[in-house]
Amino acid sequence: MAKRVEAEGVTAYYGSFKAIENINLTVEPKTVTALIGPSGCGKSTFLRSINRMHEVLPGARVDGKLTIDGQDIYDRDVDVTAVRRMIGMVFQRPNPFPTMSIFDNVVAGLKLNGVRKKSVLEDAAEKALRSANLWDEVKDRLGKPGAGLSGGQQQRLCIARTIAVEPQVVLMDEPCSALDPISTLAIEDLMFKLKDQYTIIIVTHNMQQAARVSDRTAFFSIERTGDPGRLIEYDYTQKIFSNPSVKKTEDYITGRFG
Ligand SMILES: Nc1ncnc2c1ncn2[C@@H]1O[C@H](COP(=O)(O)OP(=O)(O)OP(=O)(O)O)[C@@H](O)[C@H]1O
Repeated sequence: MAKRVEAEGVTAYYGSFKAIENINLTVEPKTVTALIGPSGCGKSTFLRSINRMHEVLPGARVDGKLTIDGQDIYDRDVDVTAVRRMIGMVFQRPNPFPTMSIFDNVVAGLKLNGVRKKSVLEDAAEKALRSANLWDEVKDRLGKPGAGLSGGQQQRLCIARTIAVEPQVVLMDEPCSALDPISTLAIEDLMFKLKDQYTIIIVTHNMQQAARVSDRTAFFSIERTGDPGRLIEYDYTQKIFSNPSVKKTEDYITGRFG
């Protein structure tokens, strides 16, 4: 199910403002890739380019090529909804549908895709909740509102909702930034488990987290305010954190700037 993501010369704009320029990077299937870098260097913009969420904003556009297992997702004939189904996204703040039960949150995407059969939905919900390491905590209260869970549980619920539709790539934009350390560790454990099946790309401000969870790390930066973000270095996480090739990467990970 996991797929390779390849960016070739990806440049993204907000109106006339160029937010990222000429990003080239290949993300291997069944790996976790961390995007790190100072605020405003375009990590989220790049992430949102991968599932065509960037272009939702008026005036926003993407140039260059983005392929998923060789399929150009910006091709004219591509169905954008299908792209977003294939590439799931988890956001910074847990955002369960507030009026829906835990069960309905998990199966919301499946229902949108036309799945109606109760037994299919029940099986899918259990599978997704187990994968998200949440089943044991919620199995006796599936009919209760998703909004009644703790922040960490809500984020795992959102992850369950994302993987219930069996995407091939999972994008996570600072998924732990609103969580306490215990919930953060739970999500990190989960990423480790999920990479058996999915290609995961995560934006994080937390260096330790990038070092703990990712196989490869991409370091983005900007020269000065108003300049586009660029990919400075991309390598195995261990290499980036122990012996980066570029001085700027070293300065960032050792806390000298950013
Ligand atoms: N909706 C928007 N409209 C206009 N400019 C935007 C918009 N969103 C982001 N930008 C600009 O694009 C650039 C990249 O922003 P982006 O959020 O991708 O960076 P980031 O590295 O994810 O930052 P952070 O770590 O602070 O979340 C920044 O200069 C930002 O101000």
